[in-house]
Amino acid sequence: MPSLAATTSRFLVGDYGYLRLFSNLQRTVYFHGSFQSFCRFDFQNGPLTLTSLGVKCESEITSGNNQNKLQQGVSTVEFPKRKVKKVGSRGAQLVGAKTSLDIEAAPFAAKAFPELGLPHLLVKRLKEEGYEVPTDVQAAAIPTILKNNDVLIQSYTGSGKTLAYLLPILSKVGPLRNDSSDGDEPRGKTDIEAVIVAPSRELGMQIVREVEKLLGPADKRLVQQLVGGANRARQEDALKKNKPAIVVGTPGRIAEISAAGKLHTHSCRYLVLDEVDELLAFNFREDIHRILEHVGRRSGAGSKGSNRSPARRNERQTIMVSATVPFAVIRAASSWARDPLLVQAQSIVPLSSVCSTSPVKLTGGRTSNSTSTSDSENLPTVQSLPPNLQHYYHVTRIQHKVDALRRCVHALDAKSVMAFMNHTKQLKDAVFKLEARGMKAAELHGDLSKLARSTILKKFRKGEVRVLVTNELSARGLDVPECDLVVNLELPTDSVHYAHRAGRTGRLGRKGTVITICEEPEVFVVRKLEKKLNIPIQACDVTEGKLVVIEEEKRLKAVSQ
Ligand SMILES: Nc1ncnc2c1ncn2[C@@H]1O[C@H](COP(=O)(O)OP(=O)(O)OP(=O)(O)O)[C@@H](O)[C@H]1O
Repeated sequence: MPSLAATTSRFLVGDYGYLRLFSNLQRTVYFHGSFQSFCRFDFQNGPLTLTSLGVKCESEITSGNNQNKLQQGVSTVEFPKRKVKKVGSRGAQLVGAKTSLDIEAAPFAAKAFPELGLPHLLVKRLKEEGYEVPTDVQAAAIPTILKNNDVLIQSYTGSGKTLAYLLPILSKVGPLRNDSSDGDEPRGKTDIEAVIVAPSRELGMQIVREVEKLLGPADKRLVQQLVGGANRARQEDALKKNKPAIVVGTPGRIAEISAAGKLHTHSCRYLVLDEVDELLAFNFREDIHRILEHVGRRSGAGSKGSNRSPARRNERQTIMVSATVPFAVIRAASSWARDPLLVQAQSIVPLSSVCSTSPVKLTGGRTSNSTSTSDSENLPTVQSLPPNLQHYYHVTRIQHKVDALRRCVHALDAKSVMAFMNHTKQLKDAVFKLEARGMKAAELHGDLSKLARSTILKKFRKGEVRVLVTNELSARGLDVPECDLVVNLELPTDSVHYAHRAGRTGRLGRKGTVITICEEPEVFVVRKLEKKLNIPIQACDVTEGKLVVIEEEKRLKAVSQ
């Protein structure tokens, strides 16, 4: 357990500002210059989704003389009946009662997939796989990417960002593409057409599975995983034999195979940086630099002495994605991509219009109606967390934390739990204690082999493991829709880490609960998280097997006695 001082300073250092993109209640937002968008939102009644708002929304991008219209028209949105799904009794119930849950806050857009310009075959495949309606962010991102724009996609965790970039790529690459895209420039047989980079093996493999699912068994060799920890020679052989059009991998392995001359990406059309803010981390810097320099950079493109950076003198389309967008990302994205657009569920603006020097804020599900900071007038607030999460904290002594976790799991009747810790040793101890008390638990962290990691994750997905005790490795991008409870057994280092951890539950409109189990001296950190994320985090206790909310005053009184 780190000292409180250490925890606090990391919290303060790590917690730089975040982009403020939505703020006031009932505000009409106008953007001028080369871009114009106007949407009217009533934020009072819940999440920022067209469906939940039932509002009329118009949005268009104009370039100079009103050409290049991206989206246009007025649609009155109603929540379609078929989108209200039962997800069983897995959600958090404060009273511990088992009732089925509706996906009542599902962020589904007004448009249907065929309206977004996707090819017929791809729409058919989507339907076969059960994807009927695009989510809000998909409805915004797909046409924008299809128009060849470089983009930075920001939308809260579990809102469907993966398909938001995969679908436009599959519209142009592989057997489901538009016939018209055959007219594009011919590419070499061994050329890769899309490179997708993810910060972890698990996320890389998850993306591969998503692509394989859409391509179908006959064509799944068109996507190749290049993740670290797996046999590199085998990956290189597969590249040679299968000639995939899409590769998905971790930065180190992609850069390594590229440096060895076994990955031909010079005429690649798409470069996707998933969890882009994580990819900015120091340990990825060299590999990401190499990838940016090589992917989509045709030999001969960009003359010597050109004042454009290497990453910008190519023809590739750069797509960057994350739920959290610190200004470091805005600055990086502006230099890596060509005139990138910031795409969110209800707005598309040039990234250059976002001021990168103002302090920025990050929020959770509830939209603030405060305009107290000076920058909030111009920059609305980013929503990084799904609106349908309940956040609690529970105070206990360090030696009772695991027991508190077990009691919370029982009180909520949670079926699929991710418990986050920061240190491997403590993590192993926690698993040992849980197992000793008869709760099916497993550990997942970077010290395990790739095989062990994927086996454990598979078991967790199948429901064979009830509590997965893990660290930041699992905080990014992992999609286990059944996960109904996230527990912070140790505090996250800052609000960004809290957001990604918490985002493992409440996926795509499902309900979810997040409980931070902490010691009394750590409560002030919880208060800071609450403020930074603009979410209520209520104190709770487990009484007679039920989770009950306790008033702060009563809690403090009990502590002082
Ligand atoms: N249009 C859709 N209809 C139904 N389900 C969808 C749709 N789009 C995505 N999903 C499902 O929603 C879940 C969440 O999607 P995804 O993992 O892409 O979210 P995300 O926004 O990338 O989350 P994170 O920020 O945590 O990475 C997945 O299970 C995915 O299959």
